[in-house]
Amino acid sequence: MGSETPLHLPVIDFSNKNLKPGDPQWDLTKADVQKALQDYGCFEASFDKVPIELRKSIFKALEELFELPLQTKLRNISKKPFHGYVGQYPVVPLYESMGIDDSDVLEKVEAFTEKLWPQGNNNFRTTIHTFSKKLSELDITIRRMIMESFGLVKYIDEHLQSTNYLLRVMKYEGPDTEETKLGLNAHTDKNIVTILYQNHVEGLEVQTKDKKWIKVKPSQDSFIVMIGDSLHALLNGRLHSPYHRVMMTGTETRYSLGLFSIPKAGHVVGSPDELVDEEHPRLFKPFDHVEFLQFYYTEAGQRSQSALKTYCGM
Ligand SMILES: O=C(O)CCC(=O)C(=O)O
Ligand SMILES: [Fe+2]
Repeated sequence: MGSETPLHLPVIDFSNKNLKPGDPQWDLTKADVQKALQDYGCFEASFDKVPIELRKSIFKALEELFELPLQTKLRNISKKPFHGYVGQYPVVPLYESMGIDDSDVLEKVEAFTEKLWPQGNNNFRTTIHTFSKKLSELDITIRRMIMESFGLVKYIDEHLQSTNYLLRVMKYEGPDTEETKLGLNAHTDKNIVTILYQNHVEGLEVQTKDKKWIKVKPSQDSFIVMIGDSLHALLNGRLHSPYHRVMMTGTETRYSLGLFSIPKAGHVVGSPDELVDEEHPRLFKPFDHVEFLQFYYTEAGQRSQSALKTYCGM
């Protein structure tokens, strides 16, 4: 005891590479992605497309956003659960977050910005949009690789068109004690793929299949890529969707962002027949993601160990 090497996530390099489907480098990276996602459901991606100036602008934009009066922040509403403002009350006092639907579409970011700053805020709009675009490129590369890995090339375009992006921006206050406090409850993501980015304050922990918590320590140009329950279902359980949580210590404020690829309402998430055979019986009934999310936020959904299994397990 005491001499165990700390657990860490696999690191996969997406920097300085002009990755193109069919190139040898693409295939090597694809194999690493598949292995990491089978083993951990998560990896750290080194990705150099967010230059230091953009990193600075992103975290400045987040500070500015969360400093707005509560009344203003409450204008961030959405029909979909957990897509709008979530306040510091009552469950997790350190946490506050907001959601920007379709953050890769300039007009949508513009509309979000105008709601909060009726006089306009070009800096905020451009920063959020540019950042989302860059991250969506990484998301698309990774999802292409995943679909290829499982022999689903013919479904790639249809799959990529079946989702929208949500950018969630998060603020976690330091608890100001030596103790570690819960910043965000342990959960699995419900979407397809999540890409997380954070300021210099750590706190994210990802659970391994044998229930050990890995403390994630990303660098300035690394992004945490994670599988959500919808992709787990789409691939008939081939990839793991890991539990994760945020634990906070100290006095510093943690800011993080997550780009979530999410199945569109009305799109049925179901595993193609190619992934179903005697060895891999169908695990989940096809479902609508928005309806699944609504179930997740009911009492029964919150109580179940796996909302996905309870909702549509076979
Ligand atoms: O803040 C983080 O790093 C994690 C956030 C998260 O897990 C989520 O929003 O689903
Ligand atoms: Fe999450």
